[in-house]
Amino acid sequence: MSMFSTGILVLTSPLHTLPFRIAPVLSSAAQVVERTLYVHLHPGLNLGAGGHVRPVFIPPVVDLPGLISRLYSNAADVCGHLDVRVLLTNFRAQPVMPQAGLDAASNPFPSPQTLSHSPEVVLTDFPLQDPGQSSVVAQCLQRYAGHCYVCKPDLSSVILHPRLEQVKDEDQKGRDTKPIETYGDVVVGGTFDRLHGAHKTLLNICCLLANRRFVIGVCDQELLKNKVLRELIEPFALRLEKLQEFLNDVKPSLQYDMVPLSDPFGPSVTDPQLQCIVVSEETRRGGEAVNRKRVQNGLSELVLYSIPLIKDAHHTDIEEEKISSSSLRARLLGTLLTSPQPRPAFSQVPYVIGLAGGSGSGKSSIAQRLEGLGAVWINADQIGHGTYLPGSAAYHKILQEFGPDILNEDKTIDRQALGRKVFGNKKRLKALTDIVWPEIALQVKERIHQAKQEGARVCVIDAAVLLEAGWTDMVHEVWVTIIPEEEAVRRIVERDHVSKEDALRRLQNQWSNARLVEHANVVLCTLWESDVTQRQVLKAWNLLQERICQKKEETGLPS
Ligand SMILES: CC(=O)SCCNC(=O)CCNC(=O)[C@H](O)C(C)(C)COP(=O)(O)OP(=O)(O)OC[C@H]1O[C@@H](n2cnc3c(N)ncnc32)[C@H](O)[C@@H]1OP(=O)(O)O
Repeated sequence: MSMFSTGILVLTSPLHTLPFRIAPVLSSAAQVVERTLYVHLHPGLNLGAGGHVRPVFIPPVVDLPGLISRLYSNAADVCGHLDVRVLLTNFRAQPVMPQAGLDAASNPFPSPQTLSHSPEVVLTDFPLQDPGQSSVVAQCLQRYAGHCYVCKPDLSSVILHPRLEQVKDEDQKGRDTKPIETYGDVVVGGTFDRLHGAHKTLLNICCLLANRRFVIGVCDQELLKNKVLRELIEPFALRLEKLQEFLNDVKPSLQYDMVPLSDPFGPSVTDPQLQCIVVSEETRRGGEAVNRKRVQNGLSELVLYSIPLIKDAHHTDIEEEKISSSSLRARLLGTLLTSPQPRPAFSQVPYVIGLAGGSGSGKSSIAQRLEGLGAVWINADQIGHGTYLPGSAAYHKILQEFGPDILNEDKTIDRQALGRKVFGNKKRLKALTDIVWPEIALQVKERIHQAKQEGARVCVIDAAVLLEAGWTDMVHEVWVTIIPEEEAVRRIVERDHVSKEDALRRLQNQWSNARLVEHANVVLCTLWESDVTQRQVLKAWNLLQERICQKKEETGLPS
């Protein structure tokens, strides 16, 4: 079957049956669509009668948020690679004002809505009565989709035949078909990093509850400080752009106000027009705190609308049970975040990884594990130490530059004493690295050459300040290890028996984690148990082997 990048799934099953059917329907849709799957709900739509079928407004009922949540959680389970978006333009709670005009009163799509990705295929769960009906249904479906949304010319149609369970009467018990209470202005807050099913559920429900305006507080700066792997959080502008795109698709009629949040409250405690705040089970107490502040500020309390957390069926032992952005960030570790610069003039064998990372970030433990998997480990720190041996060229230059008080009694250089002179003093550190870096670089290149002679396929240059030294032209890819500063300080103090202040001074001479990540092709983190690090390294190594093989196929080199 052909694959399409973007599709729109028109669900015609009655709403109460969907929770039991949505998983097989989504997994059949995922056989046809590979990137974005829009979901349009029109329960009871009869596509088998021929002629024109029109969209109508559907009143949102109390059951609907649960259904939306189920839909996104099933999507995460059965088609996690798809960007699923539930569209709500045809849901409306309030009666329409007579002055809005007859068409607007009864037709949710007076003109077709433009989506951020135009559908190339329309799919449906409509049950065919007999196979002969399929061309009538397909035509009707295409016309219906084209009436509602701007689709690609030559829109294809697919009638899905998932294996569906029969819905028994007792499955319908507890259904709540009362209309949902809606509000003029609704507010929500969050980081919204790498929009996932739980974010989308929250945003969809807010869109359902809001009639006029939806205020979204987006965490920035201070509020991100304590987040796990915060260096991998998408930039603020990108998070905003993705939110805007999603919301414009879901319900373009709403006014969206996106506000950077630098404290946990933002406009929720000052905006008099707000009526409702949407929270999760986890953030309910935050919602209650908002209301206390509003009362102090002389404002009315907000209705707290709480949604359940969505479970992540694929969570690992170090991840949270709920779908969370931190788990998604953890899954990025070891993967290729940005493609390396092509280096056509640079020999492909051995493939050279530059492994950089702040002091105490576990770089050497990663390099050692890579060595265990078959890489040649080139330890630049160790090579650097070798350049200090009495009689070497660097030894004399260092003595001239720093004077005899950095010598031990046996005339060898006391590296700790030298370290005290240079860490914390940028000028002095530069004087040292101007002497030793060219010497270390030369020896690293010799080791790579030697590894090549010995038939090595991968070399890892373990060099703390590889990026600061501008050694990227010596490597095919840059991998970096990151660790929160507090943990780095703790490790340095314990390992090198230096004071906390000295450890901090050392770190201040190095690039921040965020800056390292900006220049990294692959990021690794040794914050957790040793087997977690090993799994990360294995993942990075296996993906690297795939890239190397792919490059060989492209260039026609023997593997
Ligand atoms: C481009 C490269 O990365 S080459 C490898 C790094 N070496 C250099 O840059 C040479 C200059 N540095 C040195 O010669 C030594 O670090 C000295 C003499 C200053 C101190 O020596 P020692 O006390 O034995 O410490 P050691 O060499 O183990 O370095 C301690 C930490 O300082 C950090 N460090 C080393 N050099 C630098 C530097 N130029 N700038 C900032 N931090 C540095 C390292 O991250 C290392 O921590 P890590 O092992 O957890 O990564």
